[in-house]
Amino acid sequence: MCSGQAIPTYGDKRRMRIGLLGGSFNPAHRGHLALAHIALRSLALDQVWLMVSPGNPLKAGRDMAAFEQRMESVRHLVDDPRLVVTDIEPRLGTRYTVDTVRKLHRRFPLAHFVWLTGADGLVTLSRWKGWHQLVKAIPVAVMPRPGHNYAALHSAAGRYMARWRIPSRCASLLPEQKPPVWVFMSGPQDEISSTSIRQRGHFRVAQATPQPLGKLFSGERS
Ligand SMILES: Nc1ncnc2c1ncn2[C@@H]1O[C@H](COP(=O)(O)OP(=O)(O)OP(=O)(O)O)[C@@H](O)[C@H]1O
Ligand SMILES: O=C(O)c1ccc[n+]([C@@H]2O[C@H](COP(=O)([O-])O)[C@@H](O)[C@H]2O)c1
Repeated sequence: MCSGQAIPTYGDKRRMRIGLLGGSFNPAHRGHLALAHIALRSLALDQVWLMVSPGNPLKAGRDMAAFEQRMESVRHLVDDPRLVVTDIEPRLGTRYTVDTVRKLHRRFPLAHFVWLTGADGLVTLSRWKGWHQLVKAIPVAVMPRPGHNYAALHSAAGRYMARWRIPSRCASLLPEQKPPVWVFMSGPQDEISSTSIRQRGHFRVAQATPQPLGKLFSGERS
């Protein structure tokens, strides 16, 4: 049972529960869709925002498609009105997740946000800007991914966060938990990756012109 656990909560269960699935989506694929649907169900979310990154700070731009092409590939993928494709990072003028989450909390103070990632995200997390602050700012849900699960649990971030892990049977409580808190979700695993799709030549990367963040989106910025 989850009820026996002394997990602090914010106490307001009526606020929107939103999963943030940040990604390069170069291109989007069924693994992203499965992650989003499993998160909707197991975390009892109202929405998942598929947040297309203007450029992962850890990935070189060489075979990275233009932002609009990646947005389009996500739009083609989604099959449910609860999955929201968004260019909010360029809108906010952010690239690093810790900055994005800080601004989203400020802009949407009534939302319960959860950071969604595949297990490979946990492996690299200790190289992200301000990752200690990030895991203290937002609950995290990790989706198992073939070849990455052992490494995730034994990574620097996995070991650091071990004390705040809740069992997967308690996943539906995660969005209301006060971070740091995280869950390793359970669900079917899929080998698919954007890399394998590009390698098979199933996604032609249109030449991306390097753009300053503000140029990606001409609307309001905070
Ligand atoms: N097959 C999958 N299973 C679980 N999580 C996945 C899967 N594919 C992608 N994800 C997760 O979705 C998010 C966005 O992933 P991303 O757009 O980088 O796709 P990718 O397939 O990992 O790309 P690439 O192969 O180019 O590195 C990340 O958190 C990643 O861990
Ligand atoms: O903030 C960082 O330092 C950071 C470093 C690497 C990746 N991220 C984020 O992790 C998400 C997944 O990235 P990717 O390229 O693996 O799909 C995406 O939202 C990136 O912006 C963030």
